[in-house]
Amino acid sequence: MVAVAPPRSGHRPASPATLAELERLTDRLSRKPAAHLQVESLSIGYSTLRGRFHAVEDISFEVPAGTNLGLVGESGCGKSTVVKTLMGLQPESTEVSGRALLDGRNILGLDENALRDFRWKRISLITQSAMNSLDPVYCIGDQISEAILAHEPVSKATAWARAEQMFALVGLPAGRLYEFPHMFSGGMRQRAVIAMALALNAGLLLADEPTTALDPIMQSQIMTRIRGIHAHMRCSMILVTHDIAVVAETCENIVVMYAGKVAESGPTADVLERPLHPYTMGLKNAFPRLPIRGEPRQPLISIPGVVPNLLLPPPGCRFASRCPFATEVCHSVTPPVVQVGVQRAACHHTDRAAEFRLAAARPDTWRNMRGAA
Ligand SMILES: Nc1ncnc2c1ncn2[C@@H]1O[C@H](COP(=O)(O)OP(=O)(O)OP(=O)(O)O)[C@@H](O)[C@H]1O
Repeated sequence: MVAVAPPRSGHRPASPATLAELERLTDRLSRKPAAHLQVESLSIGYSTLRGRFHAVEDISFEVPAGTNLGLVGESGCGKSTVVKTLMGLQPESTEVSGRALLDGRNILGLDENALRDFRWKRISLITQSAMNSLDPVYCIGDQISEAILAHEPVSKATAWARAEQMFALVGLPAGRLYEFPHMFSGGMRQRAVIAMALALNAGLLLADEPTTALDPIMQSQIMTRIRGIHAHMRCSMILVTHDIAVVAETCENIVVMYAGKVAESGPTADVLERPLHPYTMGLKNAFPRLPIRGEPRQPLISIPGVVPNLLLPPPGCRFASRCPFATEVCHSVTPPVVQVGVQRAACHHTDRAAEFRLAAARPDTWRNMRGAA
């Protein structure tokens, strides 16, 4: 890393030349268009000592330019695997097939040089743990400035001034750019990582559980800030989360993943209002809703069982062993992806979704399953 060597104490006001260059940089970056992503038949396998681990299999989805997509599902369903693959951060032994077209260019399988060219500039990442994205031995201002200098022909002073601008956007005082990651609280570190991810106004922001490590108040503050910034910068975003309530507030479209496959996808409002896949129905039940005055409190219903071992994925529908509505065909035949209106679901029984939705809202439906499991 090239240290920018800022003054180590106090905050030095930028010179008129720096301010003029900053204005040109800001203008250039703000004219960058949002990115359009098309993921087609993406499969990702990890080679392990016990064989190929089928972490993601044949998934397709699209993020139209300027929209947000929520990627949800239980732990281990492959959400982070998708994000890391899009960012080119997988170990070399990872087997990847399919295409991910970023503005029409396939970004899978690019070499390090090509990756360096578009990472941070066209696609950037906010990870679950801010500590993993920050280098402990450089001050935060150096790290943000260096990312800017790697892609934009500006002076170090201007890169630093842009970092200050980003800090202001995420609600951090400019003076703290001189500090090291360990001097920040968890919430502040997460804001710093968001500032870094936004510094080059990348067309596509990948936010992988950006608030998981934080307390509920900080989670809500950071999500509000991400939403505000997103509206301001008009980029596209993939938001990975367990929390479908956050997706409902933030994302136009949703992809529900289960055991490495897409169970259901479509506009968030439609999918959450009228889910077609029993897994989406189960996920909805497992999330708390604030009680509405005069209405009985909704019980939380968990889905019995666990995600299957993807070293040897089961035949048929991967959710069948946990699905209260599964029939024989579900255990033996891979379900086709069925389009119903604006939604798509991989289920043999989408024609019975209305009946399933009523049954899925009753705790007994899942409790009886637990007995059977
Ligand atoms: N490098 C690796 N080698 C082998 N298996 C891996 C590797 N990385 C991830 N996995 C496995 O792939 C599966 C999917 O993991 P992934 O982190 O993508 O899931 P996730 O849905 O993002 O879960 P979480 O919400 O807990 O982050 C998991 O079972 C995980 O153990």
